[in-house]
Amino acid sequence: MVKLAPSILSADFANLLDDVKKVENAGVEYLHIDIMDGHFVPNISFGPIVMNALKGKTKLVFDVHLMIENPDNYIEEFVKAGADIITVHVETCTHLHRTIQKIKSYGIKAGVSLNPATSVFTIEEILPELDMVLLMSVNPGFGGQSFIESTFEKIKKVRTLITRENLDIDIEVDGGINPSNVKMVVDSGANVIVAGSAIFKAENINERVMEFRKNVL
Ligand SMILES: O=C(CO)[C@H](O)[C@H](O)COP(=O)(O)O
Ligand SMILES: [Fe+2]
Repeated sequence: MVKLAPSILSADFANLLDDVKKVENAGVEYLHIDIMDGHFVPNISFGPIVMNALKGKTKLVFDVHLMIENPDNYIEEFVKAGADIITVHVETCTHLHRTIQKIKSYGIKAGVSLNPATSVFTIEEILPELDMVLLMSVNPGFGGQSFIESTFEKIKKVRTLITRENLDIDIEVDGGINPSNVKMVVDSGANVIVAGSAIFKAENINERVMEFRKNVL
């Protein structure tokens, strides 16, 4: 079963709850929450205050993508703000094993994300500890960028590693996904699909979500 994770980065922040309700009513599973610090990525998004505002108002799983330096310092705050899954970037963690244990100590799921230029072998040793691997299919920092084609091969590599070790780990792919390329992303081995602009910038959000579903089910 493929899960859809609309990224609120492309939502209408003046009417954020309305947009969240639209994707929830359209039947998506996750709400992808992009946290950017202006250091690890060249953009600043928002912090836990926005998550707190949504907490309790939706049943969607809060899938938090931390694009921040020193993520350990903020994990507890994002847990309190309602995070169900926290994903950190391998490029930001000197002691990745410790960071993953810290996330899991709160009883939530832990993921690791890789930039397009980061090798899948950087996570080979930590793989058995993970609930999710998030492969970036754009350079992180902005919504609305084009999908980097080499990601297809990378998804296959991660799926091979997971299968070889007989693990049960989600593969989430993030950046530039739309109804035209989603089937290839899923066929390559992904089972959680992030889409920001393709969903929230659509004229009819419900129809766009159905279009995604039609192409991957
Ligand atoms: O992490 C991200 C960017 O760093 C976003 O989740 C991603 O860009 C989604 O937006 P879009 O679907 O418009 O590419
Ligand atoms: Fe993201």
